[in-house]
Amino acid sequence: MIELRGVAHRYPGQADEEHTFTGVDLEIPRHSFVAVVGRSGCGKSTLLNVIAGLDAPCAGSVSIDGKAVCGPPDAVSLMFQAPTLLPWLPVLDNVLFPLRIAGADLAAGRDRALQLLELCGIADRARARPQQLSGGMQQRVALCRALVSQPSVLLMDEPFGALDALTRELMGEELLRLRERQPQTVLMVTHSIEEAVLLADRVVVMAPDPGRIREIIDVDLPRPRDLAQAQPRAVAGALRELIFERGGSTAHAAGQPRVEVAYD
Ligand SMILES: Nc1ncnc2c1ncn2[C@@H]1O[C@H](COP(=O)(O)OP(=O)(O)OP(=O)(O)O)[C@@H](O)[C@H]1O
Repeated sequence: MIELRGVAHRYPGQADEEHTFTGVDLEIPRHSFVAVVGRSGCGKSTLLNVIAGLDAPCAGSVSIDGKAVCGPPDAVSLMFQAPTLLPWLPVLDNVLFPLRIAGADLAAGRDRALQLLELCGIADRARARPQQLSGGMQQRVALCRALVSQPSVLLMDEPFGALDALTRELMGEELLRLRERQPQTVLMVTHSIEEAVLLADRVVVMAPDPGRIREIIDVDLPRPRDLAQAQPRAVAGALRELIFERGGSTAHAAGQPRVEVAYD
């Protein structure tokens, strides 16, 4: 479980009373899929970086499976909007790169990497260079690379944000399929309310000025979900209201879901 207690963050140059976000209490249960949404600048990416140990909070505590985060933890993989593949390496070697850096067993990793590429439908591109692939294919490679070390936590910052709508939807479905084989805890920052509703078990809504958690919504709906259906649409509508602050609610403080969506 990922646990945040009273977490606040300030960038250098911000005054003492200013914060990127403040008072963040959050519990992310093991193997759950949590999406973070909110208006631009409310601190979503910074929050993800703090959980990843890439940035330090100015107050509060962050722990993963009971261990305080004070640097990038081993069991965590990251994925960003840009695939950031190494152009001089073939696809398979890009996927294997984290294992090579960690000095891990490459023979076993190779089988796993090929299996992941197979599951993502790009095994036939294992020998290609990244620049020979489409944007969607490159992001699939980045997803395989993020999963090859079998992380228990996957932190994703707008991972499919640069893709066209159709590819984005397919990538989401692929991610859910991969998780059935290899379950991990996922925290995904997304600008897409629809993506959050289709993928997540729980959605954290952040608000700006100062950044804070406004609400947490549990999405207790079976998968696959379809936004043409009433229940997912109701959740998307509730999220939209919260993001644009039409509900008149204040900061969330308990770290647990508070909003119940009426599904019928
Ligand atoms: N390196 C930095 N130094 C100073 N301020 C920063 C830095 N990075 C981000 N900020 C500020 O911190 C705030 C939160 O930024 P962050 O990128 O976390 O927000 P976000 O919710 O992810 O935004 P977006 O949805 O636009 O990606 C913004 O006001 C931003 O200008």
